[in-house]
Amino acid sequence: MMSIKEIISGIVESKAEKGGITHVYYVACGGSYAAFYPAKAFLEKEATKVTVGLYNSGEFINNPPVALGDNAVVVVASHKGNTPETIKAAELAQSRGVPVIGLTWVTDSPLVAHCDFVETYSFGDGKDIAEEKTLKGLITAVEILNQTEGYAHYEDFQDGLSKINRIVYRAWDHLQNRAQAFAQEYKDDKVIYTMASGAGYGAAYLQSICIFMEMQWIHSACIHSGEFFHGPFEITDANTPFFFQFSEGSTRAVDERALNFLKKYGRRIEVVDAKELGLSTIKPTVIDYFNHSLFNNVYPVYNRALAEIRQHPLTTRRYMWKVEY
Ligand SMILES: N[C@@H]1[C@@H](O)[C@H](O)[C@@H](COP(=O)(O)O)O[C@@H]1O
Repeated sequence: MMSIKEIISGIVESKAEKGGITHVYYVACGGSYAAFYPAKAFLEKEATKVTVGLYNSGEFINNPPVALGDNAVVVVASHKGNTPETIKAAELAQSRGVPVIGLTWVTDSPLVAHCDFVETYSFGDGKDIAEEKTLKGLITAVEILNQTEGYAHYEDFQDGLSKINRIVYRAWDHLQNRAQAFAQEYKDDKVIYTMASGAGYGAAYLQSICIFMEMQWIHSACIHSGEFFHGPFEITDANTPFFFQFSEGSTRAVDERALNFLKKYGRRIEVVDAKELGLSTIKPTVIDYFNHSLFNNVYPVYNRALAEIRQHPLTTRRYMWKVEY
């Protein structure tokens, strides 16, 4: 199988006479959409010429960008490869001659028929964090930047990749007792908000929509820590629970301001802190982009404990995959 580096160099070469790659679109739904958040954040911050878009697949097919053409690349993700709107998004991109890279776990899925390149990833218990969907998505962004404009921190990024697996599994052990206490404390709550900022925001978004809402039927919304002061903070009181993602890197100060307020006027706050969990061994130049992988992979410690104590298995659904939608 071709590496992502090779896939990107093939695409770069094929577009050399048409002006190269200038637009990258990440397109997916739900957890797969959230997994692309670091890639979007990376190109937004680090690129001077290449532009990036992150789209829900349904929005992409109904309102595709005008620049979806000669200088574009589309990266789609679907775990099972059968989400209809994501399949249609890949089909639309191909119909405009845009190369499509598909990240999926099921390699003979309907999505694969509409991808020029297919990339699988590590998944499930014992997975290699550096090889999973989020980081494979991020690697497409890093390779595109490095092979077009150049990326000064490419080696720092590779160093981060070599460290993230160990950091996650150590954090996993570290959080076991705290997750049990969390489950005990919040098992009867009807609402739990999540909060986050920066390149790892997608992990808190995923926790809100895919775990609390989808898998536990607990009301939730993901509040950006910076936006908190522009509306949401009015609901702060001693009873309302917040699941707080305290990032490490550029936007830690944004989180800290919100957390200080919550500590003063709220009471029920579960803080998951990337600094405490050892993310800082990754270089400051690239640390922002590893927050998602850390948080998203330690939240299952909490989620399993919560599902167990509530006797609501994470696989329970009312509508998903059961009715027409
Ligand atoms: N929690 C996610 C959902 O949000 C998503 O709708 C579904 C399909 O996603 P995919 O297209 O990645 O298979 O998978 C998971 O259950």
